[in-house]
Amino acid sequence: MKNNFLETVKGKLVVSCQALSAEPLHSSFIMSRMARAAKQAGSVAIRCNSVVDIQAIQDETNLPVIGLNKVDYDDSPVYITPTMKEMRAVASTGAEVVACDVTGQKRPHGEKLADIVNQMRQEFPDTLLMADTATLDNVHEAMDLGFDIIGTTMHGYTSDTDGMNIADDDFRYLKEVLKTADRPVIAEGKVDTPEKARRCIDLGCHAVVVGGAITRPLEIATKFINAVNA
Ligand SMILES: CC(=O)N[C@H](C=O)[C@@H](O)[C@H](O)[C@H](O)COP(=O)(O)O
Repeated sequence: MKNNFLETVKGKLVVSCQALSAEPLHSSFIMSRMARAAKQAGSVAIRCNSVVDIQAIQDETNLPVIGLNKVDYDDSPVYITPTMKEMRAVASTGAEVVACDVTGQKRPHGEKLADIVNQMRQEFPDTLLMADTATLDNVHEAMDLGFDIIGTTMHGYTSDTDGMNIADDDFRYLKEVLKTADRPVIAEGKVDTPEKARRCIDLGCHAVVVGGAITRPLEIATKFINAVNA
């Protein structure tokens, strides 16, 4: 099977459709309709969480997906597709890309990322692997391990990067990532306006993922409420 994901998304927007169990839109059906709306608008791929959501979105849209599986474990802060079990489950859906945390933090059960990558290459040789990184060190680790795609997903979401925003100082961090990476970079995380999404592409990102600003109405409504009530 030829995996055309990178060609399909080049220079394009990917919409992330995710709602965790504590969120108001938590439902595979609703996520599939979010994905339908994204497709109608022109999104060429969808990023989505959990096997059931991935399957519902594949059935609804027939678009390629970046799949992940968020799971919390007691012995690790890593939650995006943290172990081989989740990696295998996501890849088994036929997701074109499997995304996982690459933040240098200890994984559940002491699993090693290098072992996970090796195992994935053996079991799913056509599946692309996306590294959800937070720092330039993480970008180097992802490249050393042979990840196919570098994502900025976790920048601003780890103890090292808490409070940071990809758009700070005209995307200074993203520019560093682009200089460092020798493979496709997908900008992701807090890209919350069309202008910022466009800027990511103009700076040289392979693609850009936007989630909450499109598919999380609680987040969107809160911004409006806060502005009006200020
Ligand atoms: C940090 C983390 O867990 N990020 C998750 C990764 O899949 C999602 O919750 C985000 O919505 C996604 O990365 C898109 O980002 P934004 O919603 O900011 O456009």
